[in-house]
Amino acid sequence: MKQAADIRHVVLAGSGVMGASFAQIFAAHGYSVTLYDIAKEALDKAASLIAINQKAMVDQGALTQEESRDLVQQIRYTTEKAVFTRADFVLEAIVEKMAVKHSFWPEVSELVGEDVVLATNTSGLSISQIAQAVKHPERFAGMHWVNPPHLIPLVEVIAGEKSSTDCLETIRSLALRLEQHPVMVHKDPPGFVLNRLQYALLREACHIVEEGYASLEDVDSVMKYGLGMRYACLGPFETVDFGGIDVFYNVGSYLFGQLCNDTCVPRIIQENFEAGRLGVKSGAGFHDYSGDKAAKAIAKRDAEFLKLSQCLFGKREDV
Ligand SMILES: NC(=O)c1ccc[n+]([C@@H]2O[C@H](COP(=O)([O-])OP(=O)(O)OC[C@H]3O[C@@H](n4cnc5c(N)ncnc54)[C@H](O)[C@@H]3O)[C@@H](O)[C@H]2O)c1
Ligand SMILES: O=C(O)[C@@H](O)[C@@H](O)[C@H](O)[C@@H](O)CO
Repeated sequence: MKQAADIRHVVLAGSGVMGASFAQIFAAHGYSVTLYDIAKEALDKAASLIAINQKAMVDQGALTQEESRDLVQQIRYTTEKAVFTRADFVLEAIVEKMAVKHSFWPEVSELVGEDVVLATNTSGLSISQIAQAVKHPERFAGMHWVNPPHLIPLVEVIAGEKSSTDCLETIRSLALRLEQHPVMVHKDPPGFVLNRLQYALLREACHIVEEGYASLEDVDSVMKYGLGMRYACLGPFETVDFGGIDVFYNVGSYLFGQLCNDTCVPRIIQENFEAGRLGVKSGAGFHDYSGDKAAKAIAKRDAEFLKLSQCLFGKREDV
């Protein structure tokens, strides 16, 4: 099975929000990169998203104009599946539907070399279940990044029931070569670790707004100026240690039973979804992204993430 040191040409399947970002990360670290998608227009959209991201990085001084130009020139785009025959590693970031992933993997895992490690960026679908469609499933695992991956370094390396230790080590080692922070997830429950934590919090955030306890904007502020700031430096267990386990025990004794325990998608998310308000990608979501607001919002987010990343983790020489 290929090790991280053997990987040169990476094929990224799915040129959407995540694929476009992955292309920049791998290219910035010297890999030959091909973005594959079924839709030519998706590839074109990825190229313009990459341009926005790269302009933000140059404006922030993270890259020179020349470095950015060289990086962008390393990224190729194709709708041809033959590209998989030349892959040393495949990272899939196609649409989050099990049926689509099950239709994608049989052909691709047949096209690639038998020693090529294969990874999926699924947000929370069962790795073991996706692996049922993969030839040689021992070389398949989860490699779950956080959006935007060119700025947020966490990567979950998730073991499916058949993932071999060599496969997991190749993915972990590759994440380190890409200056990411891999964490090993030993089983593949829905949502793994990051999304179980993120969605537990999102459920409560929606509940707070739906019950009228606080506005959507102020709930966002509670995270940005309170919990988010603290969690940028301390994890939940470190936080409890600093606050006092006795204090958290006493608060928990009356609060845990009061938290939202709904099992359906929160109403305010469902309403936006059904109205086609998908967020930045559609020009509107919980906030307005019409006109040039989307590009401005991405640039503002990237600038803030970059400053925070440089402050917390030191200057990143490249993305
Ligand atoms: N967006 C996020 O915040 C985020 C973060 C982490 C993980 N993920 C996961 O990454 C994956 C992609 O998410 P995204 O936000 O980039 O989605 P997206 O909708 O932006 O992009 C998906 C891309 O896949 C392409 N595609 C669909 N079916 C395909 C197929 N059969 N073959 C090749 N390409 C195909 C689409 O044309 C589209 O360009 C999902 O599994 C998602 O859960 C998303
Ligand atoms: O938040 C992220 O970037 C990831 O955890 C994603 O996996 C996200 O949570 C998904 O729900 C898609 O946005």
